Amino acid sequence: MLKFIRALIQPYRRTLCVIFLAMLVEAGMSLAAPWPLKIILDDVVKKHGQPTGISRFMYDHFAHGDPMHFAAVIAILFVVIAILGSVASYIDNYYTESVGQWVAYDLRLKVYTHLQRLSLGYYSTHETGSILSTLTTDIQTIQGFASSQTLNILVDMLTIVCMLGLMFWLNWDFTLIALAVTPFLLLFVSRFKKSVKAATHEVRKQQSEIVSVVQEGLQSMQVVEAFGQEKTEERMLADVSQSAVNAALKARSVKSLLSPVVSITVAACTALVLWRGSALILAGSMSIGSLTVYLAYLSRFFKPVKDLATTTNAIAQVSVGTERVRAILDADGSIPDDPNGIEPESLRGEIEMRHVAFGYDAETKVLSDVSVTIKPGDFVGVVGMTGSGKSTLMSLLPRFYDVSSGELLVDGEDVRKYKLAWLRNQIGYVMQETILFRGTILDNILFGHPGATRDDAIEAAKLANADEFITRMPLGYDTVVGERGSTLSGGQRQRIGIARVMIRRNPILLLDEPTAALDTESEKLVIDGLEKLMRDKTVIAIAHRLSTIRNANLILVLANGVIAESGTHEELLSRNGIYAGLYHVQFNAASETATEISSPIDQTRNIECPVP
Ligand SMILES: Nc1ncnc2c1ncn2[C@@H]1O[C@H](COP(=O)(O)OP(=O)(O)OP(=O)(O)O)[C@@H](O)[C@H]1O
Repeated sequence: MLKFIRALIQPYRRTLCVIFLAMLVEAGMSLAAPWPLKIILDDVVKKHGQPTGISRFMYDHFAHGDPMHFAAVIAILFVVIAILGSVASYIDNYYTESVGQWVAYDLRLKVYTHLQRLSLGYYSTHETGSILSTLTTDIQTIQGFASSQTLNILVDMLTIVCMLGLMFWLNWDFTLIALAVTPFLLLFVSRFKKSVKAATHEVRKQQSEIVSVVQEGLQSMQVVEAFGQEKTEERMLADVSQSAVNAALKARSVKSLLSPVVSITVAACTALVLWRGSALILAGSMSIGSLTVYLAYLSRFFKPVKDLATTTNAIAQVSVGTERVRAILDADGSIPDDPNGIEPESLRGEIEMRHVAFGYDAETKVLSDVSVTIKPGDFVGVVGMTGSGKSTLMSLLPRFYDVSSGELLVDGEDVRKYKLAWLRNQIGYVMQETILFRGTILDNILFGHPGATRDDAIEAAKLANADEFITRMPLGYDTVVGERGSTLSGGQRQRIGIARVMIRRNPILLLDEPTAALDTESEKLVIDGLEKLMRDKTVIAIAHRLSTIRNANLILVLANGVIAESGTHEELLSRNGIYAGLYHVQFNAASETATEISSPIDQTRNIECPVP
């Protein structure tokens, strides 16, 4: 963990040096603080012998042998010590906060960048809520620790060593008695460390569960309300909250024991020192001033020990936070990106699959042996039962996942030979539902090609049949859409989605049933937009409604992980196989529906592939 934190604070080592120096001054001033009192008590008030050492020097040179002058000098010294300590403390706090903030900034970006590189498979097995919680709470915990605690521990150690030296110098056998209890205290602190860490782990786990439940609930509010499941959601939150409270209370019973145990030990030591000290003063072998310094040091000596006890808690929290952050950073699911990957000027759009196999896990293959060649400019339809692997097949092209075996070639080169970002930039993707981001409609269209202009975006929107509804809005292209585009209809979102892809001018286009969720009226407008988008591109379109791919140059029928049939619509019908079966089921169902409701619409529309 320390190695990880050291790497994080490495870029700020200069500032850390300043903080460390400030901390040293602070520690020095805290060591010096009780001495003016001792000098006043022993050398001014009680005139306990003649001042010696540095005290003698000040007495002779600054006070000209006058006790009241000397008292004034010591009073000024007291203020100077306080000012130096305060200035050092200001510098320490000021820079500590800035280092902490920048460390958190770096870490947040590092984790987020890594998350973006991970293959989509990572997100199927990890909860978004837990990731969110790590990006916020865990990083915040590390932020506090990285900047202040690491140095604090160092300075605490240094202060302890210096104090011990001074205490032994004042009265060594007395010091031994007072500190006899320290090893037991340290043992106690370290024994508790393990249980505090385990308890903290559980608390963080439960806290991120809360984020997961709330996040999922808020995102699915419409479904929750539609099914009247508000109570179920509330109960789920109550359950995880209860577990979080239980875990926190369990951690509390461990944590709250530390501080009182240390305080009682300190009180016992102080009592011993008071009792023994009084005896030594009465016997004339110790001055009142020395006892005062002794008492002040004793409380200060145990403060770092006490700090170390509370730091145990902070260390437990930060090590749990670090483990969670590292679990993300060490996740090895990223799609490899060849640093010497090629980035040709343009792409013709030829796609070839050679014995491609793929499975989300090692046991189950979704695709077992797929081979096909798609010529540039071809329109290819992919059909098959639900779960047959159509979307999976498509997701291999932009390398959301890499093939398990076989080869996937684009323009004759293995997709892994291209630079990943470049490859993805060549591919336009229109999905069943377009996800929009919070921002203006213009921002959402430009998301497809951030370098494009407002005019480019308007032109794309016109081609996608989106311009007419956008310009009817009071703020037009500057209208702000809600989270995930919730303020627009499904058809409007799809048309913005098409404009977003249109603006990219990609040679390859992937359509994952973009009209599936639309009514007939919206569908017409979307299809019209899509037809313009598809011109001169290699298009692979998944279709449940077979009418949408009737004109495809090639239709692939996926079944049992292989291409069971392929050909044009007419060829496949005449073969009388799976495709013909699917077509007849849709056609007959549509005829029945059409007879029942006398619908004028395309008879094969709105009837989907049967679910097995
Ligand atoms: N992220 C994932 N992790 C694990 N398994 C997955 C994942 N996505 C899909 N699958 C599984 O892979 C198989 C193929 O899914 P895929 O979505 O490719 O089918 P599809 O033909 O597109 O289905 P549909 O027509 O219903 O959209 C299914 O059995 C599905 O459960």
